[in-house]
Amino acid sequence: MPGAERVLVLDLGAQYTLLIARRVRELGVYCEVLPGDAPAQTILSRKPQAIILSGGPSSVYAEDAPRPDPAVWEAGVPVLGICYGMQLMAHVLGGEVRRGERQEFGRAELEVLAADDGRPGRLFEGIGSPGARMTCWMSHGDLVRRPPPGFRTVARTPLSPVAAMEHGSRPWFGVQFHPEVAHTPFGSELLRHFLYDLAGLRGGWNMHAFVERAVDELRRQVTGGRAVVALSGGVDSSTAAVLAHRALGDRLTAIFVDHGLLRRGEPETVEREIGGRLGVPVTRVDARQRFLTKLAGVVDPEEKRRIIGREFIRVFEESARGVPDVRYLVQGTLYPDVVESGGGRTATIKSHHNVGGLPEQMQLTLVEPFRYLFKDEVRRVARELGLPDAIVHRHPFPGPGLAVRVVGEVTAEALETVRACDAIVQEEVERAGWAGEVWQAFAVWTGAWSVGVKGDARHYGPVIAVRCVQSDDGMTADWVRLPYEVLDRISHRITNEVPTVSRVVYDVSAKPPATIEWE
Ligand SMILES: Nc1ncnc2c1ncn2[C@@H]1O[C@H](COP(=O)(O)OP(=O)(O)OP(=O)(O)O)[C@@H](O)[C@H]1O
Ligand SMILES: O=c1[nH]c(=O)c2[nH+]cn([C@@H]3O[C@H](COP(=O)(O)O)[C@@H](O)[C@H]3O)c2[nH]1
Ligand SMILES: NC(=O)CC[C@H](N)C(=O)O
Ligand SMILES: [Mg+2]
Repeated sequence: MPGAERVLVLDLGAQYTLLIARRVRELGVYCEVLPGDAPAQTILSRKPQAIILSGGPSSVYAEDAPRPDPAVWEAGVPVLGICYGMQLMAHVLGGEVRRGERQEFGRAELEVLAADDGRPGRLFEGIGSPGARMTCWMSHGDLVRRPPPGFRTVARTPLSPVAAMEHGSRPWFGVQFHPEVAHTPFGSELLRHFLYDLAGLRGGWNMHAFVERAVDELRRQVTGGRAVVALSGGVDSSTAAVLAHRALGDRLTAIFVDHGLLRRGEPETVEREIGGRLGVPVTRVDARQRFLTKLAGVVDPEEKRRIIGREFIRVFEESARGVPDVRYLVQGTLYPDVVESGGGRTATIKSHHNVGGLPEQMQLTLVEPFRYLFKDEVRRVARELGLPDAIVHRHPFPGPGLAVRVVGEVTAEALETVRACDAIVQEEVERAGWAGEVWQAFAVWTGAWSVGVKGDARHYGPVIAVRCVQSDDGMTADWVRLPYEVLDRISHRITNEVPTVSRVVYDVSAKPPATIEWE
């Protein structure tokens, strides 16, 4: 099958892991990112044809430095270490890594070196002859002083005596610079050379190949019994539903949970417009009372997320009992949900309800076909599967819904208010023609109260924030410079149509340091 190959990127905490994965996929090879401390069994079960070790902030000689499972070396596949990845390769295979006298950031001139026999190293074959000088991009403070036994140095820069190294006979390569960034002009070429010439891959992967392979994997995973797909109407779960339907046919039922934390009109839209267009039977479960009771009195954001994650699963389990022999739960989980929930070594930013918020004991086996993808890639899968534009371009809406847009306790008053304000934000952003430019636009119950004057009387009421952000994958975001007239209309309508609100503010924070949602 074309594109049946798979490359793994082990994430050792780099800022650019995402970019490495993306470059590999752009080069026509399917690629998955795994946490740097993934156990041997996980690494080997993915059957990779090559492994890339990412960069990272640690120093290899530090006590808590991330160190991938030795399976990496024993898997018998080509390995490319980038920056920290190369330093790690040097360190664990018997070379020497030290703090450099000077750090090397940004542009550097790389000189390709001749090996003992005067020929260029395999890594630079076809890219640069010995003596060639090329621009590369660096970001490190440590350096490899001495490559491990059996390795030779194949490039250097003025500050890095070992800027690239390779084993004399085994397919192990390391580069101190970053081939994945656009500032290394020959970087893509080097990655192509690694994948195609050194690792012998054949490529041919694209979204079409992804779909074929995902359908195949779903059929293998869901062996006996039936599956339910958790459908929110968002692009991830709608796409997961169509994909799973293609794989499992009538062994699949979709469950849409109305937890009382949805936007105005959403239950109806999902059931009628989205459910109807996916070709999958949708069961709507009314769990409003249940979620709101469980959330009463809870103010801690992580506690709220855990309660929601647990209730979601319990509702799926209970609804599944109505369908004979359900054993699997398909979810539209993406890689960023996993990363932010503290997958691997990254810090827990927030526990996404579908990952970090899951209960420990679950009766259904999770199936997550997009666990290694980013949102823009899922949108391409959606297009490949022929989903309508209205779904492909839908703004993301978090599973915990308005609960994470109400700071503090989720009360009926706060929910009703934020829902009414949200509807105004949606309408005005849409009407002004900005919806297509925007990743998400919404209102937040800030929990702050302020004094106003309405109808000549003092008015003490809640402060509502409006947030509107642009992003490609939700990992970073910037606030949208909406025209003042649009902001003015939103503010005017909110303070007039939602009488309790005393004040409207616009959130001008980027991510990082803020996150998109307030909780
Ligand atoms: N109300 C809901 N009912 C059923 N499943 C849900 C609901 N909300 C979220 N989920 C499940 O949780 C997963 C993660 O939610 P998330 O919001 O990240 O994805 P999405 O809703 O499918 O897409 P989007 O990110 O565009 O909103 C969904 O893919 C879906 O499987
Ligand atoms: O399904 C979800 N379950 C969650 O628990 C969750 N938390 C945040 N989000 C969405 O993820 C993106 C990044 O959000 P943050 O910048 O707030 O972390 C944004 O698009 C958020 O809307 C969630 N989606
Ligand atoms: N970007 C990196 O991978 C840096 C590696 C290591 N932390 C150093 O400073 O050298
Ligand atoms: Mg959603």
